[in-house]
Amino acid sequence: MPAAADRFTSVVIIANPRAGTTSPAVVADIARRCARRIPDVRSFWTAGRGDGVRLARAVAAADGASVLVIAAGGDGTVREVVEGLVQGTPPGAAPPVLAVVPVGTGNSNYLAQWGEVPWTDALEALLEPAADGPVRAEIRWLDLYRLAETSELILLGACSGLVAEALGVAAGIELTGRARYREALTRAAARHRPYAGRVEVDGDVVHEGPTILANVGGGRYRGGIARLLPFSVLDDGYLDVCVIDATVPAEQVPELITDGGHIGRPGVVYARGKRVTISSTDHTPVPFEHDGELVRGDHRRFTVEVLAAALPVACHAGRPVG
Ligand SMILES: Nc1ncnc2c1ncn2[C@@H]1O[C@H](COP(=O)(O)OP(=O)(O)OP(=O)(O)O)[C@@H](O)[C@H]1O
Repeated sequence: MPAAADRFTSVVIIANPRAGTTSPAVVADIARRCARRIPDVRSFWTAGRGDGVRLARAVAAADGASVLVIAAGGDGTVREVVEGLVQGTPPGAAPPVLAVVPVGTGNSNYLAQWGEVPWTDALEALLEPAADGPVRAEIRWLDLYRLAETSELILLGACSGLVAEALGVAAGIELTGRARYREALTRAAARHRPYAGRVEVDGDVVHEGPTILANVGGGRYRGGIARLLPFSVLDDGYLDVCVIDATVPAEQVPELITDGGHIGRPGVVYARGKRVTISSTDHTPVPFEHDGELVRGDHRRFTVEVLAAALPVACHAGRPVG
């Protein structure tokens, strides 16, 4: 891969001051590392929810593919920046390259792109590739997904049932980070009632009956811990989907999905396709989230479509991105 200075004329850092583990010192460190190779570095702090979309849209529209955009935050920040980059890129033009610095809480996007590599090593590998460096970077065109009913962009994935219910429970839990997500899943599982559901992949019904959850995406990790889609690859042009039906005891699901033990069990379906529909069969609304945000409204049907190779993203070279 060429050095970043040969590819980019500027760097824009979009940082969320509320993300779980960020600080002004971290953002100054990112800017300093970039400025050694690319002198034109601009940093912006998001002022509130949605501001990442606005900032990224403006950068994509003004600078196009010549700018490296660094999202410094957690998965919420990354989702906003991605949305803005896609919105701001004119049809037919190449979007800016995205790099993620994981200073949020779950950081599932960064985990998918780089695994456990420290972000400082990842950034150095991107800025100044060295044949003998500890890691190598490459730009991969990652798939994105769209929720047809609302036109919203999906980045990491979406889930009906238990995972969506856990988001509602999480608001009342004092813990932080991954521990909070784990506790929320456990509490939601204890009170869970399966819904009457159907899942179709490219028009074929792969599941119908009492349903605990149907997760589609997307990233292998959700909330930094749950590995619902352990085989998912983010640049293969396909959606993976995993359905857990009500023959699996709900209270076992949090542990099963944390270590991947649900795969291959009776009552679990794993499939792959380009268009996945998750619906209820008794006309009751389905609880549903994507990227950790609950979808409001009484929806009975959700259709997720793949947008293949939609965004260039800096990733760890030589390993599947997922
Ligand atoms: N200035 C701000 N004040 C308050 N909230 C903000 C501000 N800027 C961004 N946000 C919001 O903060 C939310 C949380 O950010 P983010 O998801 O990046 O961090 P996190 O929750 O710590 O990490 P993760 O999602 O990886 O667990 C986002 O939904 C974003 O819209």
